[in-house]
Amino acid sequence: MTHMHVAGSIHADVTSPAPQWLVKPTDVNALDRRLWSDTVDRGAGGVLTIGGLTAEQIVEQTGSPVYVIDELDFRGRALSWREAFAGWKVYYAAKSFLCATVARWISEEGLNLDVSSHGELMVALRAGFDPARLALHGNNKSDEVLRLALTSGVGRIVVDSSDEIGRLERLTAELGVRASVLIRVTTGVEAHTHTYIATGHEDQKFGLSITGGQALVGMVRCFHSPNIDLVGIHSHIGSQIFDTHGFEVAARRTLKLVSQFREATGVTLSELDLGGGFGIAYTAEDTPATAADLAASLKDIVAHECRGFGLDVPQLSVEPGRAISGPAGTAIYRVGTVKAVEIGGGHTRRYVSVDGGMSDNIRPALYAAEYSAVLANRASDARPVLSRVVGLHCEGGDILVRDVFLPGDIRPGDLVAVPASGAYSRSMASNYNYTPRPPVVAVRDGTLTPLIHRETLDDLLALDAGLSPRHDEVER
Ligand SMILES: Cc1ncc(COP(=O)(O)O)c(C=O)c1O
Ligand SMILES: N[C@@H](CCCC[NH3+])C(=O)O
Repeated sequence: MTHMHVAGSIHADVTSPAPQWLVKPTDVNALDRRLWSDTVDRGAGGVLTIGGLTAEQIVEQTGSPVYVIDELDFRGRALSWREAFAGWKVYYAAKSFLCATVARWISEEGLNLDVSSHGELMVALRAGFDPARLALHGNNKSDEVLRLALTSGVGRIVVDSSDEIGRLERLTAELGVRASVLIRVTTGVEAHTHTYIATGHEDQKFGLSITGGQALVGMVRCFHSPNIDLVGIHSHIGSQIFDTHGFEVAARRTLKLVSQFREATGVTLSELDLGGGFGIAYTAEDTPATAADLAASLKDIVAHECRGFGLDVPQLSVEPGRAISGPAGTAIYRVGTVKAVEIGGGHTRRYVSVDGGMSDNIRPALYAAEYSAVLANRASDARPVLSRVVGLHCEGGDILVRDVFLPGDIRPGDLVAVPASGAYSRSMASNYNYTPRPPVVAVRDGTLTPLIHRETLDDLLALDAGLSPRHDEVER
């Protein structure tokens, strides 16, 4: 275990080594356009603005921390995916970030929606999203969620196991309805991403294995089931992927399966869903492709593989989540403390503590995800100092931005903004340390619209049965 010594002064020369990829900026106030949503800029006095509102104006209305969605950016990305993938079905992956307003934006921009839990399905239905344009995912769907999907007319159910096929056979018979189904398969693809977010390889919980034979068995079973319409197969190889090679292998293996199914049954399946996982830029190190480039590559890949198997190109779909919601979101935090810490070898590291942390963004702790940040409430003339932005939780790993150059004069009361925060941060938030989860707001043309309210301490205390007993609760 390493011991850290707190240096006496926050002005101590901070010399901790920067990782190789992180270049010391010549202008610490500069915004790397690739990381920020479209309307982000620096206004008078260098204040960061989003959607025509300054960071201070936003925080005055919402408090901090707050997640800010740039509505025009979000809608623009959704539309660019729909247009780039014209002829395909584009499902926005709700798990990356969902609320009723976002479901309506997605609907208005003409995309479909992928939901993967009872809660996400409820939000979509309550928001008035057309059920026929919904896909339901999940490796352990309850009878309750399957019933809701079957009775509300959800367009497709992506089946994940043979148990689920049995459950669907029972429920469709019981309810007197039919189920339109895709089978999720594992393709054996080793996606080049963090192990926890790779899902195509064999040893994980999702889908039915192609190489193990379960996929074909499940497909044939669905085919013979009286109330199940098997329309296609689904593969999702993982997340935050930059290289199309994994999709190429997945397309080849899934289309081979389609041709084997054709041999077994004489029927050609009409749909292939290649899932999501398209990477975004969290830091200057990340170089994502545009939706248009991805669409062109994936179209070529599928056409080539179809030719190889003598298949017509099926109806194709993709499920981008992060690529739409991620870059549209910015997290804003208030700085509480700044300290320089001796880290050995004559180095010190500057720790900037803010009023959020791993409870609102678990990704750095969970996947060692890298982020970036800037001082948001003013510009600074001070020199760039390598800093670590950390949260307020009781964990050494409560890091939000591991390495970033921030102005040397950053101080308590300043605001820090973290770009590319729209996906899998607020949606994966927890109440660790009894911390209420931050609100989410949309900004557009100088107007702020609440999307998700700030959770309050009262909300949390109301769940504590020792403080707020519920009269209908059964005593055990
Ligand atoms: C089945 C499925 N589709 C789509 C997605 C969306 O992934 P991303 O947000 O990385 O595009 C996920 C999450 O990884 C997923 O599990
Ligand atoms: N939640 C993950 C990705 C997995 C998404 C669900 N399949 C992330 O933040 O990158």
